[in-house]
Parts: sequence; C-alpha cells; structure tokens
Amino acid sequence: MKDNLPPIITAENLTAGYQENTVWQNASFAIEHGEFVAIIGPNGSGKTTLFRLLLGLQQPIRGNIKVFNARPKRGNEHIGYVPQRHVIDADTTLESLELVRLGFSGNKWGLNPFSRNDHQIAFDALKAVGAEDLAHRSLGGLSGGELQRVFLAEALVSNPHLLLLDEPLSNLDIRREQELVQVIHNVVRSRDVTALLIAHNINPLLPVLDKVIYIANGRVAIGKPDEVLTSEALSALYGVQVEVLRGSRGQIAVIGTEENQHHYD
Ligand SMILES: Nc1ncnc2c1ncn2[C@@H]1O[C@H](COP(=O)(O)OP(=O)(O)OP(=O)(O)O)[C@@H](O)[C@H]1O
Repeated sequence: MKDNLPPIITAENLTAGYQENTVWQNASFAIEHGEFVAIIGPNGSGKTTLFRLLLGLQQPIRGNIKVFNARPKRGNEHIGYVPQRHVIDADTTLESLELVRLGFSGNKWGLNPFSRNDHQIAFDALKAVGAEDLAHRSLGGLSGGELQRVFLAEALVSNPHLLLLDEPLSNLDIRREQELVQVIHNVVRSRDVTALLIAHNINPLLPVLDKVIYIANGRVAIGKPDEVLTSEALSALYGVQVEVLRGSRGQIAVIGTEENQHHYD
C-alpha cells in the first residue's frame, strides 16, 4: 500500500444485479494501491458480478463505482483479467507463448501484427510467473496448475495496474495452490499491482492477504481478515448465528452456513 495515492477502487452505496434481480446492495468500500484482496462467499452470491462492474460489462443498479478514479470502461488495458476457466481440450495445439502474446490488447482485436518486442515481453511475463519452461508447450498438454500460470502471464503482459482473478485456485492440489498463491503474491509486490482474487477457500491466502471482501445474503462485508472473519461479523452478514473456528496454524473453518462451509486444509 502506498500513501498519498488515491484508491484504485471506490464503491459508494453500490447495488448490483440483473434486471429486476438484485444480487447484493449498499456496498461501500475502497481498495488501495498495492493491496491483495480475496473475495469469498457462497456460490451465486455475486462475486463475479463485482468483477463485471469493475470491467464495465454491466452498470450498477444504484450507487457509484470508480476504478482508477473514473467510471469503469470496457477494454481497460490497465486491468488484467483472468476469467473462470474450464477444461482446455487436450487437442489444443496453441503454445503457451502464443496465448500470452494474445494478451496484448491490440493483438486481441487483430489491430497489429506480433513484433519481436511482443515476443520478449510475453516471454518475460511467463518468467514472472515461473513458467518460462512452458513457453513452447501446447496448452492441451498442460496440467491445471501450469495452465493457471500461463493465464496469469497472459493477464500480465499489458503491464496492468489491477489484476482480477476469478477462482485461479480451483482444482489445484494443496501444494500447487500454495505455489500459485506465492506466485501471485510475488507479482503483486514486485510489479506494484493491486489484485482481487475470487476464492472458495480462504486458508491458502491468509498469509498474504491485506483485505477480504465477503459477499453473502445480498450483503458485502470488507476489512482485514481478522476483522471480517469473525463469528460476530459473519453472523451479522448472514443474519443467522455462524461460528468461525481457528486451527492451530490460524486456519479458518466457518460453521453454520449450509452453503458455505470452509474447511481446514
Ligand atoms: N447474465 C446474467 N443474467 C441474469 N442473472 C445472472 C447473470 N449472471 C449471473 N446472474 C445471477 O446473479 C447471481 C450472482 O452471480 P455471480 O456469477 O456473480 O455469482 P458468484 O458468486 O460469482 O458465483 P459462483 O461462486 O458460483 O461462481 C446468481 O444468482 C446468478 O444466477
């Protein structure tokens, strides 16, 4: 976090949803420069909806949201976005380096041909996530963890100030999960990037997080992990009694919400 810089994101009384369907309401928060923020909450609570607002893909129902002190706009090259990914076909022959080169916004829209410089920048992005060995591997032959690194490199190639990562840790084993968290943390610190990461399990992220945004029951809570991940704060958010249990290494389990049990690792 840096002093004297305006927040990267500000939300004021923000209400989000689709047509008549309000997903969550009255969220007010600020994300500061260089913060690493996890967004957690049950399925369908509206985590991706927050990303859609930040990307300018949908408008608030009420209230205001600003990114870089302006209304969000589509195609903002200062935002690196890694959407939720599903299975890549094993026959996919596109090489990692080619995918990363597609991360240049101009190339995405076919505006300019690849240059040698693009090649170097794409390679550097792979290097930044420890994936330079994967440069000439076909995407179809990569494991889930390897693919996540390549997608992260693709998002980094335009040198974004803000990274939005939608469930990058899903389907990774505990070791790969921890490795990827470290990679993302290093990127946030070394490239001076602000990162928002949607996750279903907070535990692998706890050592590196600055803030948590917890979305549940149509409401949004935000603060430092120790402030938000308490029985009192989550009970108020859900409107029913919820217990937050801590393990010996500080791990968290949330008990009492049928749809949202975070277990110890
Ligand atoms: N394009 C859409 N039109 C109408 N409703 C939508 C649309 N996209 C999402 N929704 C609804 O908005 C709510 C929030 O969806 P969202 O994808 O933001 O949840 P999420 O917290 O990211 O879920 P998950 O953890 O399952 O990925 C859900 O009830 C979903 O069905």
